Amino acid sequence: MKVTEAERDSFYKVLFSRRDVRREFLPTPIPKEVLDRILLAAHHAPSVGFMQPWDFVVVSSKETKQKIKQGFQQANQQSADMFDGERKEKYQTLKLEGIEEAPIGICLTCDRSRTGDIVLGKTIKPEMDLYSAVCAAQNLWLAARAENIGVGWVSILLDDVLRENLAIPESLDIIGYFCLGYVEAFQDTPDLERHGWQSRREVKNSIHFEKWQK
Ligand SMILES: Cc1cc2c(cc1C)N(C[C@H](O)[C@H](O)[C@H](O)COP(=O)(O)O)c1[nH]c(=O)[nH]c(=O)c1N2
Repeated sequence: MKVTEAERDSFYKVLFSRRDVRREFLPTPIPKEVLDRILLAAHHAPSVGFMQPWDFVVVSSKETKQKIKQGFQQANQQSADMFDGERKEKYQTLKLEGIEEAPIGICLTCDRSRTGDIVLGKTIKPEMDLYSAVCAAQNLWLAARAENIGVGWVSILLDDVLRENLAIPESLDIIGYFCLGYVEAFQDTPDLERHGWQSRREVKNSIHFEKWQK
């Protein structure tokens, strides 16, 4: 099956217009069939040895979101204190989550023991299962964008907060917490760039041929 030019362009449109969303969430519910499509897309990510080590814990209760938000607030204060001076002041102005505004939260986990101890492709680099779960995160993010749904990854959270509130067993690693919802608009530029925190590097600075070029 070949991808047509129009389909290619649609794919790149989705890819380049994907944003990390924190502030623009609308309360509009996400229909079940839409969420199902997004999770199916995530589930079709590549994985080492075809382990498919991920699970998705879907959060919709207001009370649970409130508790996770409290966890974020504590972690965010602790994080702000790690920066100094102007950087700290700037940090404190950034909105870094939309936990309560987003109709759906998803906690992505990784079962590192799924399919046994010795896994094809993970024999030399054991962390490959974690990377596989992150591939599912990216699929989820892009599929959501194709559905006009914004996603925000919130990593300023202690694992224990998610474990406690979502009953996630110690046997699973926590990869991330994602906020999902329809949005008023997708910004052209990442939030961190718009707010003067960090800009996009030139792609040419990241492409090297055979030997590292300074
Ligand atoms: C692993 C990981 C973890 C986080 C993020 C991303 C990733 C990949 N990002 C989003 C991040 O800031 C964002 O992707 C970049 O700023 C680039 O912007 P766009 O995603 O292109 O909009 C993110 N954003 C945020 O507001 N709070 C957070 O805790 C995190 N955590």
